[in-house]
Amino acid sequence: MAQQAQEARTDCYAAVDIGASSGRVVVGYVEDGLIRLQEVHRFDNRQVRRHGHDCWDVDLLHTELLRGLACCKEAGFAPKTVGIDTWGVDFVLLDADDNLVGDAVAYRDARTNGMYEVADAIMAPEELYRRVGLQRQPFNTIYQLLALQREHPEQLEAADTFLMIPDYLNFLLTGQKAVEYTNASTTGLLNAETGAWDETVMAAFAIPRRLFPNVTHAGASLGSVLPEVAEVIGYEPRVVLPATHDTGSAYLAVPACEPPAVFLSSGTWSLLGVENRSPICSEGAFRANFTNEGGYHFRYRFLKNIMGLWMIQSIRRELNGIAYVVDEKAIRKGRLHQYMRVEGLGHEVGFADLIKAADEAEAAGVIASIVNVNDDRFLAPDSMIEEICAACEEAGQPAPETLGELMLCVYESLARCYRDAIEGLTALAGHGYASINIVGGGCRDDHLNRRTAQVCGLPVYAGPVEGTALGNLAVQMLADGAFPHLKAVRAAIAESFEVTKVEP
Ligand SMILES: C[C@H](O)[C@H](O)[C@@H](O)C(=O)CO
Repeated sequence: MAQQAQEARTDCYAAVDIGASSGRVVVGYVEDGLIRLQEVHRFDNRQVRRHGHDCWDVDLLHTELLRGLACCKEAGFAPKTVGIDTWGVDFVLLDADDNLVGDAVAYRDARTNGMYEVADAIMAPEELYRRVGLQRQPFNTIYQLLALQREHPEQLEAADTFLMIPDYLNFLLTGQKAVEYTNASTTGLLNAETGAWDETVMAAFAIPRRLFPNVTHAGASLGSVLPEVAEVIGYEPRVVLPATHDTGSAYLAVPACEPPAVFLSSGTWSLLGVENRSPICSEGAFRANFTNEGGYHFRYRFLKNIMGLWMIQSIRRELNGIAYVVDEKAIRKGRLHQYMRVEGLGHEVGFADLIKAADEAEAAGVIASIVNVNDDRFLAPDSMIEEICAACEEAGQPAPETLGELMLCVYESLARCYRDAIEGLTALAGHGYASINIVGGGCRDDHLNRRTAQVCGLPVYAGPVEGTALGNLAVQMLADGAFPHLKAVRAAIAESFEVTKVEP
């Protein structure tokens, strides 16, 4: 082992970044003050149907995690630390013998339908917001737990520990159980002011406090991986907690050009907001449905979830005949082939084809129909294409007839939703913003970047693409003393990666 480690580069760190649609393992190191990245593993993340629910395949995530860490060694790296981040809100339960209790149900599953009414009868939504400061979203962990209480009370009985997805993967690597703050802040159970579990909320909703380890903050170490893990991956890193909520990591990598800046983490979701030093749990923030998610080092991400590229990912999957949930939903053939036929695509549809179709429709002077992208109907429809067309017709607008019209509808609707959210931020902050900084895979979408700048009337700064992995690595580097403080590592990120300016 010692001989192999010396050959491999050790002054480096590994970020494991797993989103709803894909995961990656990225090695990062510092060279002449600049940050260098190398992606060593990438995999698709998908849902599986189990016991009547859409679930995450956590065994697949575990396998891909170990595979990815082993790929570091194969690529010549033996990272000294590893950090894991994933999407928010979802969790697993472990029994006293650390076995999984039930499934890792996915946040788009329908089990939370009707839970608003149940919750509101227990605590007024204004009161809940005043305490936890979380936007009202059907998939918030608190509503998932209410659904579980009703469907499988025996599982909560049998459970001994609640862990969020990154916490569970950390447990598989180290045997340590810790719930990290930024992701805990997506549950709807964490007091926005104290940053601790809100015992009043837990008692009111009969959610057993005993299941929840005290919250641990990003930067903490969980110690070295287990010997059997070191055996498999070929080296023995320590596991350090980054902002384990991917959006929390992404916000750390925002270069914040031309402040005051609006941050936009663009991927399956568009998370648009700002970074604050204290929570805003006012009546106005509640009415505007902004959320106060925990950030690194006592920061707050005051943002809004916007349906994001999920709509475009879904259209692409449908055009390629791919179901999002394995073994279950057949694609309804409704208007689908109409778009394929018209455009004669006849090959695996890529995001570039969708952008091209929108550009051509725009150039042809097409007037886009507009839908409310944040309507829950778009969370998990059987067919995104059908749902968009139905929403247009219900609003008395022409339903898209061509792929170009369909894409223009999605892009224009997203850009307008961004504009409305920024107007909401401006009203609550009492001042305007000078720019929009977009990070994540979605910042490569030139059509959306341009329309966002034009519709919002603000310059867009696009990049870095690997925002979440970079934010994850930033905390590991800070924990290791590679940078003195966040300002320094953010400056290094801005220095090290391309950021493109798009004028309005
Ligand atoms: C439910 C979403 O996953 C969550 O709100 C969002 O912040 C996220 O985690 C995006 O990856």
